[in-house]
Amino acid sequence: MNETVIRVESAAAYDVVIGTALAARLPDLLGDKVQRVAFLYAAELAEQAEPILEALLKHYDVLGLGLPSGEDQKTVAVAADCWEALGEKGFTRSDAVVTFGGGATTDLGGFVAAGWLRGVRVVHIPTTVLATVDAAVGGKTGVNTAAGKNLVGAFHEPAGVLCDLALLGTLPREDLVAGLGEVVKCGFIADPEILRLIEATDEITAASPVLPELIERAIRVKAEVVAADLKETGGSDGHPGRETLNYGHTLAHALEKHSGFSIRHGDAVAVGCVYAAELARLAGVLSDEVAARHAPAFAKVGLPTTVKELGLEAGFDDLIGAMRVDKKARGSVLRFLVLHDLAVPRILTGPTEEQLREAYAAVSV
Ligand SMILES: NC(=O)c1ccc[n+]([C@@H]2O[C@H](COP(=O)([O-])OP(=O)(O)OC[C@H]3O[C@@H](n4cnc5c(N)ncnc54)[C@H](O)[C@@H]3O)[C@@H](O)[C@H]2O)c1
Ligand SMILES: O=C(O)C(=O)C[C@@H](O)[C@H](O)[C@H](O)COP(=O)(O)O
Ligand SMILES: [Zn+2]
Repeated sequence: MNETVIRVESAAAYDVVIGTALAARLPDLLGDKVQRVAFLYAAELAEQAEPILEALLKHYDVLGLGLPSGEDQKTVAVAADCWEALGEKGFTRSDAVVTFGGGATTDLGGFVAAGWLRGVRVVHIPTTVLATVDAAVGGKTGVNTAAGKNLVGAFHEPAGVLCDLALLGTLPREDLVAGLGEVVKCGFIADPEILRLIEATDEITAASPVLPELIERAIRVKAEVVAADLKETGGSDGHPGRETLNYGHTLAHALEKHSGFSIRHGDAVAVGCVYAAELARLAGVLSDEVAARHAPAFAKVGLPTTVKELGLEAGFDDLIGAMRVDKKARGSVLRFLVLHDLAVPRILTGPTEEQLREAYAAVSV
């Protein structure tokens, strides 16, 4: 496969390189000042990480740190252990972090890089669809706390992202499908061609010819949005800026917290988007037709569209507290990313409790 490079045109512009067997590209992205590299990888992916480790060892003094699985690594305690390890090795500002894993690893590793000496270079090597199209790009890093998802973190852009699509070959089906949740989200918020491609494809696997195009389209959506509004301070002409990428996440993060962070993020996002569409319909800002397109689009790729399908027992009252600590909220006022049409994202400020409950009834069956 040829290499595709998507440039993220933020202040510190960087490349997202998509292809296969990309390990040799690491020194280009890390730059020529780096001497030591902390290689933070999901421990269960030690075998897949081997070629990257070998490539790093050719050029750098490498500190390998295997991390706990999935959301278990997104804690302040795991970040603190990494910082202690960097301290023991005397990591300086000319050293760097390389992450290898899913979105949990790029979030944790990015946070470690953001915190160490107030920021050292980081290159992400995403190994899930979700991390490839979303988590590795854009510089949001962070960990969870008892009160909710990603409540501690920092904006810290990578020096580059290497997306080796061959790595997706070992991804369990459930994780591949979960990653498509963020891809379908991109279809609704910005690129309806994604929806058309999905509606025209029967089953998407790691080998599907349509997958690279879907991945590339979703990365382009993310790259464009974060380049325009890196720190989520807002867009212009009514466009919500980076908050657009948070479509479906107000309910999704509350569901994840309620599950003890045991459900897949992409699955929760699918249900969250169906909820946001119903809320927008009830608020009178979205047509019945576009709202009704949501559940079938997510279901088409095998995603859940109701709380029951997520395997959760959760009433509205179990979730509203966590929704209130959503980063889009201001004081006691909830703000939702909604659509006014396909690819027309807007903020809905202060929906009524009746609307919030009624929309929840539609997804809690
Ligand atoms: N920073 C952002 O902008 C952003 C965007 C979206 C999501 N996220 C975060 O990303 C996380 C979800 O990421 P995820 O869906 O990638 O989950 P994940 O990182 O938890 O990975 C899912 C599972 O797949 C395993 N795995 C990863 N790659 C594999 C491979 N190639 N083969 C076999 N197994 C593999 C992992 O070890 C893990 O057990 C959430 O914490 C979410 O909040 C962040
Ligand atoms: O990059 C963003 O901005 C997003 O909102 C992308 C989301 O898919 C992602 O899950 C992000 O981590 C959520 O951010 P948060 O600020 O709500 O924690
Ligand atoms: Zn997300």
